[in-house]
Amino acid sequence: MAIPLRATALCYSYAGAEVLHGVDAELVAGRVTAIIGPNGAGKSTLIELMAGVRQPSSGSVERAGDVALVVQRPQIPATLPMTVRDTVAMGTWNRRRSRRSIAQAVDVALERVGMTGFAHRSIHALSGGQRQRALIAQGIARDAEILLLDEPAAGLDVASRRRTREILAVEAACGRAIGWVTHDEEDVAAADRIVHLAHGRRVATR
Ligand SMILES: Nc1ncnc2c1ncn2[C@@H]1O[C@H](COP(=O)(O)OP(=O)(O)OP(=O)(O)O)[C@@H](O)[C@H]1O
Repeated sequence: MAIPLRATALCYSYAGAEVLHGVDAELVAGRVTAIIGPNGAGKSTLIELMAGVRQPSSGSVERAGDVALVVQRPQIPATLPMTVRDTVAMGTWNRRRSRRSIAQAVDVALERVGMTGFAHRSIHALSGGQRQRALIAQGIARDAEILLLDEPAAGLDVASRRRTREILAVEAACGRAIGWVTHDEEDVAAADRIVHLAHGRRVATR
C-alpha cells in the first residue's frame, strides 16, 4: 500500500515549549486515518506539520503528492466577494490547466460533496458544514493525493457529520490518503487507521 505521507520523529516547539516529542505517523493511500487524542495533545500541530504550514523543529515529513488542508475556520476575508465555485476553483489556478478542464473539475468536485446547488452562492453565506464541504471540494478539484482535515465536524450536527464521513470514505476509495483530526466516536469507528496522541506523543495505533 502506498504511503504518500510519512512523518518521522517530529518535534515541534511553540516559543521554546516543546509540544510534539518525536512523533512518527503515516498516511496510507486509500485509507482514512483518524488523528485522535485529548485537547492539547498536539493533533492540530501534527496536521499542520503534515500539511507543511509549519516546519518541524526536528524530524521530517516526506510527501509524495499534493496536500489539501481543510481547516476549521478558513480565513477568507468577508470583503472578498467569493462564490462557492470561486473557492473550489482556487487551488487549481496555478496548475497550468485550461479553463475548460478547471471548470469540469470544479463541477465534478461540487457534485461529489453534494454542493452543486450552492455553486453561485457566496462562500460567506454557508453553514459550517457546507463551508467544510466546499473546502473538501477544493482539494478534490485539485486532485490532491493527500487530504488533511482538522476537525471538520466540529460543531456540526449528526447529519452533517455522517455526510462528511461518507464523502471521505468515497475519496479514500478513489485512492486519496486522508488524515482526519476528530473527537467524534463515530468518526473514529469509521476510520481505517488511528494515530492516537497524548501529551505530544504517539500512544496507540490500530
Ligand atoms: N500558537 C500557539 N502558541 C503556543 N502554544 C500553542 C499554540 N498552539 C497550540 N499550542 C499548544 O500546543 C499544544 C498542542 O496544541 P494543539 O492545538 O496541537 O493540540 P490539539 O490536540 O489539536 O488540541 P485540541 O483538541 O484542543 O484542538 C497545546 O499545549 C497548546 O496549548
